[in-house]
Amino acid sequence: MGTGTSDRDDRQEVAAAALVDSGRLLLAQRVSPPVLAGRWELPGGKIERGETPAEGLRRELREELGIETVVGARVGVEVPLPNEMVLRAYVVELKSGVPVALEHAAVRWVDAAELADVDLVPNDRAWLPALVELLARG
Ligand SMILES: Nc1nc2c([nH]c(=O)n2[C@H]2C[C@H](O)[C@@H](COP(=O)(O)OP(=O)(O)OP(=O)(O)O)O2)c(=O)[nH]1
Repeated sequence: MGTGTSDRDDRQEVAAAALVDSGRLLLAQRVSPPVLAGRWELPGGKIERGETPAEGLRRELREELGIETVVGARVGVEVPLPNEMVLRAYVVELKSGVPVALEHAAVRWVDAAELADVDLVPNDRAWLPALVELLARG
């Protein structure tokens, strides 16, 4: 019986890419902030006003990695972040290009076994079961 306003989700979204190619998942190594530097994440970033999550994520992947992509379905749980932000992951397909670390320290492709040993940023650990399942699907 609410007014409807409480149903709206006004949180700023950080969208991250679960990009799988040839049975491997793409990870990118953060350079900042100091507490996250050196740790690995799914590439992506903040969606800007006026962008859909898919548009924003495609833009981030072009800027960060120099690749063109197709953004698909949500994968894994959504993770609340500080400052009224929310982190969501999407299945992403590589359309063209080879990922290059333009804004990260490095990029790497991992299989399920390697993923288990990677020093992921803490928030992304919530996605491990979903990512392992995605890799198992190919
Ligand atoms: N891109 C990305 N950010 C993540 C992940 N996990 C996680 O906790 N974050 C956090 C770190 C940051 O607090 C926030 C957004 O990070 P970001 O630095 O990628 O955002 P951005 O590219 O838009 O950069 P900026 O505007 O802050 O410079 O989300 C992840 O897997 N990918």
